[in-house]
Amino acid sequence: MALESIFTSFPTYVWLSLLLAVPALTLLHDVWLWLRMPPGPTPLPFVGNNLQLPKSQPWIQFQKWSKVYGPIFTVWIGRKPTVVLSDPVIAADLLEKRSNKYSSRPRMVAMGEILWDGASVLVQPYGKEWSIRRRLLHQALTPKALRLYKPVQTAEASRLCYQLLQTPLNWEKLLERFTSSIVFSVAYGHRIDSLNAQVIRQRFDFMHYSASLNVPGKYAVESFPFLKHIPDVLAPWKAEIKAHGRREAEANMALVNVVRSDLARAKIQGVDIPDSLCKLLLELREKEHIPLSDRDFSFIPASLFGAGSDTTASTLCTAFLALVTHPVTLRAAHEELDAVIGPSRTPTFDDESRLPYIRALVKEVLRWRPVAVLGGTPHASTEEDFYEGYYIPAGTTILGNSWAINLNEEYYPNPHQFNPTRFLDIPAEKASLPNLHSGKPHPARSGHSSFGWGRRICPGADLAANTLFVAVAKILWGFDILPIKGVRYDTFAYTDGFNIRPRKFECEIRARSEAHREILEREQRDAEHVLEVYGPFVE
Ligand code: HEM
Repeated sequence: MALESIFTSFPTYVWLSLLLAVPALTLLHDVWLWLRMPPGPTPLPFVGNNLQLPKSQPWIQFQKWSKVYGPIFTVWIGRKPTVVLSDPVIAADLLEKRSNKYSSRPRMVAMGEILWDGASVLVQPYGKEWSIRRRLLHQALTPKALRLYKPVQTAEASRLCYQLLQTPLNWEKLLERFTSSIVFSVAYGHRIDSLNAQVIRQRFDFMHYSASLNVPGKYAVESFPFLKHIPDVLAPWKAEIKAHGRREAEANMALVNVVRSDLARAKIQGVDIPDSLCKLLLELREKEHIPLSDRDFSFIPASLFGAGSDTTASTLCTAFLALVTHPVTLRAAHEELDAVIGPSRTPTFDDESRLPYIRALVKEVLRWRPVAVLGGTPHASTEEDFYEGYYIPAGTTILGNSWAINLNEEYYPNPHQFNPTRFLDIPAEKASLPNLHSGKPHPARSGHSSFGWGRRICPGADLAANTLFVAVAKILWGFDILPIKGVRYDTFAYTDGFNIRPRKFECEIRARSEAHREILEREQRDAEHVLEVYGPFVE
């Protein structure tokens, strides 16, 4: 039967009813889901809560909604439900205890599939491909491997202190160089002496480009994934994303090749090269089959920069803001450092167990203003589930709102007060005891949720914690970090985006005494010897 006669064989009212039936059934389906899922702000048909979502800092609005609808609520992004968690116990119940159901990522077509072609561990769906990459990362970040990175972290922290003596006003850039250099030394065994190094400029370009793809509504392919199959000639937007992806992959492979030639040269000359994650993985690849192409392999060490450099630098910026606005904590830190370390050297990792206040201060920085403010990258469920009587369908996006979780007054009374003593007297094995301020016990050993949850928890958490410890301990040993008279500090003035950082502010950073300055200068000279072996990536 010709198509035309199919159309004409039914009266118009049949076609009209069909035309109305599709949206009506879709709506019925959504309402049925809405009634069974955790409550939340009332969504509009097809539009969801889009009109109620703020353009910036959504975590603040999410926190307000948690007070109205409870610690687990649903917001609808168009027709897609997102469950937002604001309580650490609920986050642990779902994302950790039921991690077999909640360890995937929502589909990110432009970024994860077109740009990176599934190579990045960060946005990969839960499954075999993800676990191959994750296992490799773990092998290069075991406690034993982390010990290998401590000398360069210590030396870089000494260099940071020296640079703070020279150009204290430039502190934010110095922190960025510091964390970039650690991440590159750990990833590839090469340090960064300047943020102008081409390799760094390139990494920032890659980061900004990938972030620009992740803007809701920018690409229709996110709502209609079949569009990714349109041939490149008919889809210039897609060709452009792929070209960026090729450039990034080439740059990643070039970095692995640097380490390959370092290894080859070392073999010929019979010398050692610095231990790095890339070196460990290349050596592993010699011994066992790793089912990844060169391209996919090269994304593993490369993931360290995107995930680990800016996050750690921003956390240090928050530490400075906290110290400037809570001077009592600076005094307490100085007291501990003076008593335990004394005046003739700076602290090292060997002192960590004897510096409980500094350790607590680092945890409190991570809690107080969590850099990955919406829990980093969202989780997604792969099976349907019921929690406290609510239905959560497979494919739901789950957001752990770290802002609301870390500032939940039931767990952290007076949550905006920066107070490291919350984390004192909680030995690791007894972390479930109520904290000093009688908040409810937090389910995580660390006492906060800033590194995420379950199978997707940040694999670089211990590496980052080590960097933060050694930097904070050395800086506080040597410096006063003080507010500038007349300046009003706003502890809520933070940037927008997935990772947050305090908006630019000034503070006074000065050596505590001439004697402290001399020690810092002396230790910088020692650090240079350690850093020598980590050849720099030149500008
Ligand atoms: C203060 C510093 C850091 C913070 C606050 C942080 C936080 C986070 C968070 C919240 C997540 C998402 C966890 C989840 O989905 O439940 C994450 C994932 C990740 N982080 Fe970190 N991170 C930091 C530093 C690092 C470092 C130094 C590395 C380098 C090894 C790193 C590598 C990663 C990777 C590869 C993922 C993706 C894991 C996956 O999807 O399986 N991060 N991070």
